[in-house]
Amino acid sequence: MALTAAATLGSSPLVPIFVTAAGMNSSGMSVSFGARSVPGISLAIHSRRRRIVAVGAAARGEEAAEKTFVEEMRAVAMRMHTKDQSSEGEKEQRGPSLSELEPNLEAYLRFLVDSKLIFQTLENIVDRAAVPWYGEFRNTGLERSEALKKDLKWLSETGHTIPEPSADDTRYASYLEKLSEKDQHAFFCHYYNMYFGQSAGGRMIGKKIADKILNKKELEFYKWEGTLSELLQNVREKLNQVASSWTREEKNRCLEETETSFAYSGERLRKIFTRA
Ligand code: HEM
Repeated sequence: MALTAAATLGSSPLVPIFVTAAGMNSSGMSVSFGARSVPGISLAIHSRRRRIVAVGAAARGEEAAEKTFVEEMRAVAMRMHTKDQSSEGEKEQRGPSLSELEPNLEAYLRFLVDSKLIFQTLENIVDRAAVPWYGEFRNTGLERSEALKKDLKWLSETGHTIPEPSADDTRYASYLEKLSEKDQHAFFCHYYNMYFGQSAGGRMIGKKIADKILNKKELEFYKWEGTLSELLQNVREKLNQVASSWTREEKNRCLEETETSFAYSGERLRKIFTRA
C-alpha cells in the first residue's frame, strides 16, 4: 500500500505544516501536524480552546467522576489525533495535498536516532529518580532505548550511516530533563504519551514502514519481552496510583502538557515522510 504524504510547508514557523500519510491502517491513516511558534519548535495545532475545554471538563469533574487518571490522559491524547488516525480523533485533517512522498530510510534512521535519544532520556530520569515516584517506573518492560540501540547497531552493520540526533529532539531531551526537575506533573504526561503512543500508533506506523522500506524486517523497537497488554496494564496501574494523591490542579497541569508532547512527537513522526 502506498504511503502518501502531502505537505504544506511554510517559510515562517507560524505557518502551519500538514503532512498526510495515507494507507497506514485499514481505514487509512493520516498525519496532520499544524505548527505554531512556541519555544523553539513547531507545535502541533490542537486548538488551545479545545485543550482548555478538555481540561475544563476534567476540572469540573465531568470526566474525573467516571475515569481513572490514565483514562483522562488517554481521552485528551485521543482528541489530538485526526479522525483518519483514529476513530476517536477530533482534529480535522487540514491542508491541501501538494506532493506525494514515500517514507525513506534516511529519514526513518533519523526518526530512530531521535526516538532513542528521547526514550534514553526518559529512562535515565526514572533511573535517577530525583522525584521518588519516578523510581516506580524503572524496569517496567516498556523501556525502548536498549531495543533501539540494537536496531541502530544492526542498521550500521548493514552499511547505513547513523546520523546525529536532530536539533528538535536534542531540545526536547533537554526540555524533559528540566521538566523532570521542576514540573513533575507535566513530566508525567510526556512519559505516558511516549510509551503508550509507541505501543499504539507507533507500532502500527513501524509495521507499515517495515513493509515498505525494510523488506518486512521487524525492528526490536516494536518488540517487547512478555505480553505487551500486561506490561501496559501494570504501568497504567502505577500511573493511576501515583496520580491518586494529586490535586485536580496538578492533574490539569499534566493534561495541559499533552499538547506539547504531541508537538514534539508529531514533529518527529512528520519528518519520516518529508525530506526535512
Ligand atoms: C501518525 C500519527 C499517529 C497515528 C496514526 C496514531 C494512531 C493511534 C491509534 C490508532 C490509537 C488507538 C489505539 C487503540 O486504542 O486502539 C492511538 C492511541 C494513542 N496515541 Fe496515537 N497516533 C499517532 C500519533 C501520536 C502521537 C504523536 C502521540 C503522542 C506522543 C500519540 C499518543 C497516543 C496515545 C497516548 C494513545 C493511547 C494509547 C492507549 O490506549 O493506551 N499518538 N494512536
